[in-house]
Amino acid sequence: MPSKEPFHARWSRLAKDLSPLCVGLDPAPATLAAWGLDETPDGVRRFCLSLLDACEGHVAVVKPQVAFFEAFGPAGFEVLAEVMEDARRRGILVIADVKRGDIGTSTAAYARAWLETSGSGFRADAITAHAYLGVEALRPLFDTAAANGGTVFVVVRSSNPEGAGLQNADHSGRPVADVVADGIAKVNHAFPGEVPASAVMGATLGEEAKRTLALMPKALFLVPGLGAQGASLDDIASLFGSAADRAIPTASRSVAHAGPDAAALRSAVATLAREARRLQG
Ligand SMILES: O=c1ccn([C@@H]2O[C@H](COP(=O)(O)O)[C@@H](O)[C@H]2O)c(=O)[nH]1
Repeated sequence: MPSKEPFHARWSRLAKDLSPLCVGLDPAPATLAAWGLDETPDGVRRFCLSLLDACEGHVAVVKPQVAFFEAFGPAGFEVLAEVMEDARRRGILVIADVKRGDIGTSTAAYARAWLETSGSGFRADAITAHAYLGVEALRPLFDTAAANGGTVFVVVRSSNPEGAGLQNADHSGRPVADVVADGIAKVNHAFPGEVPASAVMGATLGEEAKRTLALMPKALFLVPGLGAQGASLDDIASLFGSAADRAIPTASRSVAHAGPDAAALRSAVATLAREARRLQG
């Protein structure tokens, strides 16, 4: 059963004791093939359990990309539940990268499915979400996160080049991304001592992202784009500045490339985890 201690407190402790690094579990067809695994639910299971072996004792958190499990239908979701349970048993936090978001009534069902720690759902420690229907439409996710020691990483500025056009679009003289960031800050302001609303901020972003970051004084930042998308830990340190201790750098393909040899994989995870510790100051 996941702990109800707030996610930010659990992650901060693990980030200091081990590393802030998040390893992405992305069992993409090309990666499974490179590992000599079948493109089946069992191939996905083997891939993820090998990565978890490599991560244990080195990283704070893993991030299964739900799309690669969902691709197999119900059997994929069974593997996802098993992998999440295995991570929990090893003391590794789980961010389910599921990017949900809808009107409030539907969002409430997503909250039950992903963030409630009792019940029949997936019981993630944290999830990702989209705010295109409005930050306030995500309210059931924030409330459920707060009640269950979770957090919701809302996409504010993504790491992919296609995101900037929409995220920089003008909204009453300000970029849409900054309006979403304001919404996140407002949610957190109403929860003293807790951080139910967090942000996805890509590692690949330019200077304009610094202003957006400054709008979210309490939020944690999930930071994809490290490695395969071209960003480095130096880029993250310089982009986040004094907020680097709230950055959760996440890498998927660049870590998986070190496998499937168990020793090589564990060594790659250990090295990146050690390097990422400097973000903690
Ligand atoms: O802005 C975003 C949001 C999410 N992602 C996801 O993160 C990983 C990145 O994988 P890499 O192999 O380390 O590039 C993947 O699951 C994406 O769907 C993102 O890249 N950017």
